[in-house]
Amino acid sequence: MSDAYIALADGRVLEARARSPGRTRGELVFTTAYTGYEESLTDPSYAEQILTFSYPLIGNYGVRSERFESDSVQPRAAIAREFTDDVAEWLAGEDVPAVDHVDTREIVTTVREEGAMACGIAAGPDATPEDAVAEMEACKPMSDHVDIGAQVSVSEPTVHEGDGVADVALLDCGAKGSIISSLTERGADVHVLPYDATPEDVADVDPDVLFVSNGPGDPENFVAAQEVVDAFAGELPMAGICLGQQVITSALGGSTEKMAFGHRGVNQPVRDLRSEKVVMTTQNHGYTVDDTGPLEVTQVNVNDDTVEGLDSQELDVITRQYHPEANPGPHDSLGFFDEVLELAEAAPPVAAD
Ligand SMILES: NC(=O)CC[C@H](N)C(=O)O
Repeated sequence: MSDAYIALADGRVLEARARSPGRTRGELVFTTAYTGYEESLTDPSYAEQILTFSYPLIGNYGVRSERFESDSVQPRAAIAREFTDDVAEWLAGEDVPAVDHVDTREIVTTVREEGAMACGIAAGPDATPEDAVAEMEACKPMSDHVDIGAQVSVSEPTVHEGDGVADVALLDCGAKGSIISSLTERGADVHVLPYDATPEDVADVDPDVLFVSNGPGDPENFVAAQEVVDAFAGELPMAGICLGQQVITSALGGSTEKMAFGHRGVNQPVRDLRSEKVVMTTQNHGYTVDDTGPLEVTQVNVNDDTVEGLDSQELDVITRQYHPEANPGPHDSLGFFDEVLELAEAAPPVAAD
């Protein structure tokens, strides 16, 4: 007998097995990553989403907090063909519903055909299909989560010290821990600022470079971060990853759009237009840049030609749509962080307006 139900926006209700009880709702997405479940489940970019793993066995090398990207589980719920007890217990301890023993191939093909969609989950001894449907019906579109940054950002500025090589002001829109450590390992002092920091807050740090992090939801909702970018455009070198690329582009006059089902996985091929080299990348995004404004496209996705890298020599901007810090995934693109610090070094000192 089933003790868990997954309700999809297209009217289907799938039966499953409860591994961590609860009722919840979120945007249904999938990742094709075959390792890195601890990193994915703690990536703040997954806030307000229900994460389906297309790889059938999740948890076969345990759960270790050293691999976490933040201090809590971030998706609203997780779905797999089979979770190990380690993962199920971890998610139950965090009060995040998890279900398995479901045909995840059906979920993935549905999302590929119909797009990321509202989903409701009811799991546990008293769960009913009606509970799951009620959750799904109460699920808001991602763009309606207007203050999603507040769920994932630091509330007070914090400093992560490197070796004083450069001062990076990092707008924390839901930053993965390994973005910060990739900068400190290269000697940068990272001043982490809340997602709604003002241009004055950034000026107080007197940074060599402004860095906009990854984060969940619709980039157009990160209005304060866009205002900071606008205030320092052309005055301070800037870099961004994923949501950071989207926020910087929008602030400079470009725009973003929602993709049908996005890119989530660890083997997305990206071609660098200048070197013609292809690298394998980690990705987790549902929006993409559709108008690059004043920025030049430097890298594209080999599968669908979407924008993966942008720069502007005039404005000292460099951005990536994918995750150069990996975790999970290949380390092919870690050199991005060296480029960011070179940008900081080369820039003349400037004061804010
Ligand atoms: N990883 C991210 O920063 C994701 C950015 C944005 N929330 C998107 O889905 O496109």
